[in-house]
Amino acid sequence: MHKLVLIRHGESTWNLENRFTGWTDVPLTETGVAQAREAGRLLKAAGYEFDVAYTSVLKRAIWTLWHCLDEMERTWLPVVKDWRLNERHYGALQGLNKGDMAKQYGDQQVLIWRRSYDTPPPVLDAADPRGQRQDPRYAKLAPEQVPLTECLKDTVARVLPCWNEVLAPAIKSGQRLVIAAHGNSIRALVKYLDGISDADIVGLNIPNGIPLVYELDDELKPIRSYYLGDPEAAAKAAAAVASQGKA
Ligand SMILES: O=C(O)[C@H](O)COP(=O)(O)O
Repeated sequence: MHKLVLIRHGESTWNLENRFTGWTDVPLTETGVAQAREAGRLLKAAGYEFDVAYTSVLKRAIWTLWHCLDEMERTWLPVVKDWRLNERHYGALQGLNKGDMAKQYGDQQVLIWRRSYDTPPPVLDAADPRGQRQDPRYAKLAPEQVPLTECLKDTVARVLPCWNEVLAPAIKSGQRLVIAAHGNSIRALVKYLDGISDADIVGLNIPNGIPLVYELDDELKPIRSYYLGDPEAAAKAAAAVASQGKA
């Protein structure tokens, strides 16, 4: 049996301001740091050990991982950063307030933008300074690999190759992995692992900073999955994420 731990980053400054973030590289708030450290304390208390850690190229996930590993006294572990674990790109919504958008376009439209499987948010103009095509961290990618918007289906299409090429082989070789990532890159992974339908994935929300443990069989099929710590608190935090897009 393998154990895989997924952690959505702690609260970011734009989570606090309720702004669509996507590939915008914003820092953690003090609460976010505290959540990340609490995740590390929970993992340490439960006796978790890791061989390698994976994260995105966005600082809210990188710093979450670092604070978590620091609590575990494991900052020396190898850390691999992979852009394919980034948050879903939020297109022309990046920077805008989720509640304001719901007031303007209605809760249902914002729910479609946030949670539908195959309807992307409005596309960002390639020249828009909110885009990432000039960002040096993506210099090795072809311009069209740096999205101008993404629906969850697009995010699945980049997260899955990362799973198949990097993460799954590492787990199968016996390495114990922790992955610090984002609400929608984790939804993409969970959709695949649990075989969730395109319709049902709309209802899945991932809370900030709470370790999500997957127990996997030899074929990496989930045996069970659960949040560490208080399950009611995790459910409450997931419900709070769901309501961020309401007017
Ligand atoms: O990119 C963002 O705005 C958040 O990290 C995830 O947002 P969501 O819960 O609205 O998809």
